[in-house]
Amino acid sequence: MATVQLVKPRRFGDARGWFSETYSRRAYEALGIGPEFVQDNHSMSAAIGTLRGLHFQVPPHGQGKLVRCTAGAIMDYALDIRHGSPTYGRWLSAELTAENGYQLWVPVGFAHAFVTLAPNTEVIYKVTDYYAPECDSGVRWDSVGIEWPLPLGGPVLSDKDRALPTLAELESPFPYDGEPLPERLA
Ligand SMILES: Cc1cn([C@H]2C[C@H](O)[C@@H](COP(=O)(O)OP(=O)(O)O[C@H]3O[C@H](C)C(=O)[C@H](O)[C@H]3O)O2)c(=O)[nH]c1=O
Repeated sequence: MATVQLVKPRRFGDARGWFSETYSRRAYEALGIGPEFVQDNHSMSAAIGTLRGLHFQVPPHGQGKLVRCTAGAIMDYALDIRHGSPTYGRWLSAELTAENGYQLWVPVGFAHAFVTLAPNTEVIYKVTDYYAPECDSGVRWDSVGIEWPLPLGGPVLSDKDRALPTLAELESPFPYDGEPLPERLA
């Protein structure tokens, strides 16, 4: 069973600053997150309004993603694309910032995207399968009804993302696992 989760790791502050465990297999496995992560990713986006996504890898290399922001801030999104899901096409979002240290768990069966809310924003995320370019896929950012927090000039997009198919054109390869998307993140 997979569902989108917001994790708020504890920070232990003292006069020097703070310490936080940003991942622990036993703690996260108990939450149903992972359990097996095989690759860490790190991206930097210079401009506010950089929008990366909505991406996913199709089977057999679907990826669960544990996402956090280590510099700047993002609005992070998980879109339900499991065919037969009663919440198909619905999404949940969370503001992940270097300041709050929050993490979003995006299971297989969900498309992932973020838009940056600050310059020079860095995002680090663990994934449960390796990069498989032949399985790289996605849906276009403006085809899902998300009201993105964008600057007046609109998003900064890659050519690849600009050319993604719409959600309506997607024939989802992901089966529904019986767990609808919650109304909101806990
Ligand atoms: C994802 C990935 C990319 N690359 C190479 C391929 C390209 O030469 C370059 C940039 O790739 P891309 O434009 O796909 O990067 P993003 O637009 O940041 O895509 C990612 O951002 C969204 C938010 C996601 O959820 C995915 O993890 C991922 O699709 O890195 C790799 O070598 N390994 C990888 O795992």
